[in-house]
Amino acid sequence: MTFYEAQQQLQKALTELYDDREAANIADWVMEHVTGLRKIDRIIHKQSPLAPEKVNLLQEYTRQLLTHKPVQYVLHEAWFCGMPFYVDENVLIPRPETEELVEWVSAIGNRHSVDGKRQTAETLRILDVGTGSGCIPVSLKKKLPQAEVYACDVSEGALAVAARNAAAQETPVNFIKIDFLDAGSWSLLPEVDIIVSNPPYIPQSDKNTMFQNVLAHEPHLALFVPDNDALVFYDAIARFAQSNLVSQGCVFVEIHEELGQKTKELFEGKGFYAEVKKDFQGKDRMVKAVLSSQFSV
Ligand SMILES: C[S@@+](CC[C@H](N)C(=O)[O-])C[C@H]1O[C@@H](n2cnc3c(N)ncnc32)[C@H](O)[C@@H]1O
Repeated sequence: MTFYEAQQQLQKALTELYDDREAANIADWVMEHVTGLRKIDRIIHKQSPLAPEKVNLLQEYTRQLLTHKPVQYVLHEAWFCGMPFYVDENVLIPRPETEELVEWVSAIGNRHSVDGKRQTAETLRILDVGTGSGCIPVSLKKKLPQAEVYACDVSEGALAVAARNAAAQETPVNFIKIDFLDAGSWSLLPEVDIIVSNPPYIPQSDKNTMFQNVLAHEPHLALFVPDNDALVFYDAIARFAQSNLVSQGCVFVEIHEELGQKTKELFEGKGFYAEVKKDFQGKDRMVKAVLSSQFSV
């Protein structure tokens, strides 16, 4: 079988589940993974035969993809902020919206490091709550190399993946295993300048409106809030921030698109000035909060 035939066969099989464009994108990604060649090189070598072991690998990937398993879990690869991250079913697949959260944090982090108003980059401390694959702390450490970065999660499996990604990118991150909803465990966390989080925010009641492949493969611990309380993590983060955020520190959180106003009000009710930011699709997606008494950021 030639490269060209292999790609055509895979793409055709994928149209059972995906529209033509998505099938073509996934087939390209898988073929690049299997052959190690970029699209342009595969086009040049399109009549080259695919080695038998690669044909077998491709068949195995196709079998998994046709169960509706996300391609990122099949290839154990997701791209975030221009870097490849190892992913498996212990962690949420990083989303493009979260890249925007990282951009927002790093813009503030950079400003603080240059304007000398308060913390310098040497001492900037950042904590990521619910780190999953580690995509947020690893990307922030790349963008703000002088920062000290901490990340926590309740899942052993997620922390193992995050540590693997931090090692692969050579970005030292301090990982801490805690249940963040248990205030008694906050003593394990440092005082920080920036708290960032993309916590679980989907109520169980949203289950029937979600894509089946998300429900079947992504960890429910990462998606759903306990007791149907969509704001439970923001409430905990706000309380933690009241005691563990340095003067003029900032909180940045990703939110459910329908809960921008409610999340803002939650922070305001706890003495913060809060602002909602939209994502690239124009949906409410992030909130920044600063203790009102210290508002100058
Ligand atoms: C929505 S995922 C976000 C993962 C990653 N930060 C990202 O943006 O791709 C939420 C993460 O919170 C973790 N988590 C869930 N409950 C938690 C808890 N009680 N304490 C700490 N982490 C928790 C999950 O294991 C999961 O990794």
